[in-house]
Amino acid sequence: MKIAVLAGDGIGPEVTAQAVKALRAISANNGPQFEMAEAPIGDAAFNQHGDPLPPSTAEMAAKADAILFGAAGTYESDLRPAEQRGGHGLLRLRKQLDLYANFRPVFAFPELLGASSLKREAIEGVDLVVLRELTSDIYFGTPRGRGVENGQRHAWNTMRYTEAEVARVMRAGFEAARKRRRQLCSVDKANVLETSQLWREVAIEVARDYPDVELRHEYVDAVSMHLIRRPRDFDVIVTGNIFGDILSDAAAMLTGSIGMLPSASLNGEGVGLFEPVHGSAPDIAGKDLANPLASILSAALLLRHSLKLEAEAALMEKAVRQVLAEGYRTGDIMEEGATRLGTEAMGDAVAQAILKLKG
Ligand SMILES: NC(=O)c1ccc[n+]([C@@H]2O[C@H](COP(=O)([O-])OP(=O)(O)OC[C@H]3O[C@@H](n4cnc5c(N)ncnc54)[C@H](O)[C@@H]3O)[C@@H](O)[C@H]2O)c1
Ligand SMILES: CC(C)[C@H](C(=O)O)[C@@H](O)C(=O)O
Ligand SMILES: [Mg+2]
Repeated sequence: MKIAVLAGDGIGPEVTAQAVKALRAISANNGPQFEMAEAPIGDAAFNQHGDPLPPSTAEMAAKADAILFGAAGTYESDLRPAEQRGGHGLLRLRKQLDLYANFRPVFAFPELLGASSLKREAIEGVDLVVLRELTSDIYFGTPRGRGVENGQRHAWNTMRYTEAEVARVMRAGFEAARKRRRQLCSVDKANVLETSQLWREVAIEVARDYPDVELRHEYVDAVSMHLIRRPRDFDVIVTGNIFGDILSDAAAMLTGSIGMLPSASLNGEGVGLFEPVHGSAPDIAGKDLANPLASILSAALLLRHSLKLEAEAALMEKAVRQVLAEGYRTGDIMEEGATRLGTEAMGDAVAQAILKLKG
């Protein structure tokens, strides 16, 4: 089983190294064996090869059984004109591999209720998934660009969806809801946007094939409030690329920290990409401060969805919960009475827990 490891920039390599450690612990003592090969992406690749997604990286990723991704980009490279930086390595990879369904599970670990800045009563029992469309929307719509008109700088992007693009991610949402609590909330801005009106029409059409799943529609601005006010009312949220990006970062706080949120980007056929929802966190990079649990939980999703190793995935998740139950915390989820660990030590603790659980 081949895993392409694309660690990227900032804390990407730090947290990915801990996920690799956890995978090695799964392999130990006659466990399943993984062939893990690293390749550059993001600023690291741009500085070395003049391209944030070198052809060799794209090819290796496409041929792998699964991709473990860290984080890409820095504040400096973010602002370089797209043509000067070769676009965004991660966005290009998602598009090339047609990874349209991005699952971002938001689970409030009972062990972490005291670490959240939100009240225990507000987040207890939260278990939802943000399913974000990942290969279309304003991220990829054309025309896009910048220019000067009447002496004024101006810039434009295009929000665009086809019915096929909406239908396939909606189906993925209904299928996911069927395996959960059978509630699907489609999130749009249909009071303003044509793309959202199409989104809602297609949601209603696809719903006819899933009479056992309850469909409701909510506006994205209201959902950003309801997610904080009544998060237990959500099971599966299906939404477009830009709305999903924003809502999932907000929802991360229901778990205690963005450092707890994993994700799986899938297309139902080929290779899947697994990455923490957070970015390269330049403010804490290189300081052994980053929480590696989002990356480790992403490796668990990789085992489950791409390699079909359910028992091993569940074991990795159990090891994470055990370490939390034993009171170990990184700084972002620290609480009174807990033991503070750095990135490496947290990775070691999870790897040890995996080995112990395997017996
Ligand atoms: N998937 C990706 O590759 C990805 C995702 C988001 C942002 N980015 C890029 O990362 C850079 C930084 O972006 P940003 O600051 O908006 O978002 P960020 O997620 O990198 O950081 C936001 C805040 O959360 C904290 N944080 C993030 N991950 C953490 C972790 N594992 N443990 C503890 N704290 C953590 C950071 O320290 C920071 O204070 C930018 O260049 C951005 O474009 C990349
Ligand atoms: C780094 C950036 C392009 C990316 C996105 O906007 O998709 C990130 O914020 C994410 O959530 O994966
Ligand atoms: Mg984001």
